[in-house]
Amino acid sequence: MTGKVLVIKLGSAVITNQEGNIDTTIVKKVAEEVAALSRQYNIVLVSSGAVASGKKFLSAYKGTLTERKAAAAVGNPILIQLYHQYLQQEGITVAQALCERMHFSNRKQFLQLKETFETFWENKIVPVVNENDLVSNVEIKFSDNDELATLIAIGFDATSMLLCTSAGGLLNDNKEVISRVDRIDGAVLQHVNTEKSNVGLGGMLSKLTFTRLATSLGIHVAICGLKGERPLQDALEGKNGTWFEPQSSNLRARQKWLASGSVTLGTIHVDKGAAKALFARKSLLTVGISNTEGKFVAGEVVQLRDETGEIIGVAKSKLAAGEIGRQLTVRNVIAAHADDIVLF
Ligand SMILES: N[C@@H](CCC(=O)OP(=O)(O)O)C(=O)O
Repeated sequence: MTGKVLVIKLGSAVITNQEGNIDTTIVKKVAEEVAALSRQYNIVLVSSGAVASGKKFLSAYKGTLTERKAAAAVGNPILIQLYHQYLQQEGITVAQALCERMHFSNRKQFLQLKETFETFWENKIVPVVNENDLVSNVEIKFSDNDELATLIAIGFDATSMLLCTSAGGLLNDNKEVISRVDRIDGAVLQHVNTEKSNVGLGGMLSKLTFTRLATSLGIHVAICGLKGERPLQDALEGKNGTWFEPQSSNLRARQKWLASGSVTLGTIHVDKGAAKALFARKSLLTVGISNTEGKFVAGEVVQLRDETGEIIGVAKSKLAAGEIGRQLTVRNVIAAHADDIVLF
């Protein structure tokens, strides 16, 4: 085992059939490929499909937030039971990991998650991850499982991330899969179909947003379908879906974890002088902060935006949002230490 990490994310639409039930032929195929790939990689399977699996148990389901939570709570055990059944046939045990945002934004909790996953891999156990939909509310939830998969890929320093979707890849205007993208820029974003499947949360825009973040941190990403004999292995070889070239990145693991904060909810806006100082590797002082957005606590990772609103980096804030507000009018203190800042 090389210790290389592979994150495979399965969207709701790609693993459900027309009736909205989990398609067991897909689960079986994924199980066979995961077994083959686990000889080369430490695998994390991020699977949506809990809401799709559970909603038929709620009478008059309309998809309200609370109904989705209830459906997810019913659906998650159904989903994990299927993964258990089909992966066990391949000699692989599964573990369920229901995650929340704080497991990533809090360094201590994240390191515990990492250690537990390492224990799984040492024991040939594949973690099947989903959001803990039951308790996550609007403020603390992941935007979707594309985000959750990306946070795992960045935090675990994955080599590759496969985002499996019913669209089969990024499509051009003729609805053909674009086979390779070297860099996600405005021209690429033009191809984005903003429609979402009626069972999932994410969509192509979300996939591209998180793909851009992952590739900028050196992770290879493929957006792919699950058609053919060995779709996951083909995607890893650039023969299925859209291959997104990783950019070169020399950030260390901790800095990558910090960088994953660019998808957190809190933001600090800095003025021109502070932006200049940050690029000269200086700490962020409260005097250089124009304002903050969102609630964040001391020790949480936040986005840094310049005067034009562009994200220039991320930082682990030494102060809570409210404290920064108070300090702005009182005295000049360090809001984030230079070692806790990653600039893009
Ligand atoms: N946690 C939800 C999935 C939400 C989600 O991100 O769905 P999708 O866009 O299909 O990956 C569930 O299991 O149904």
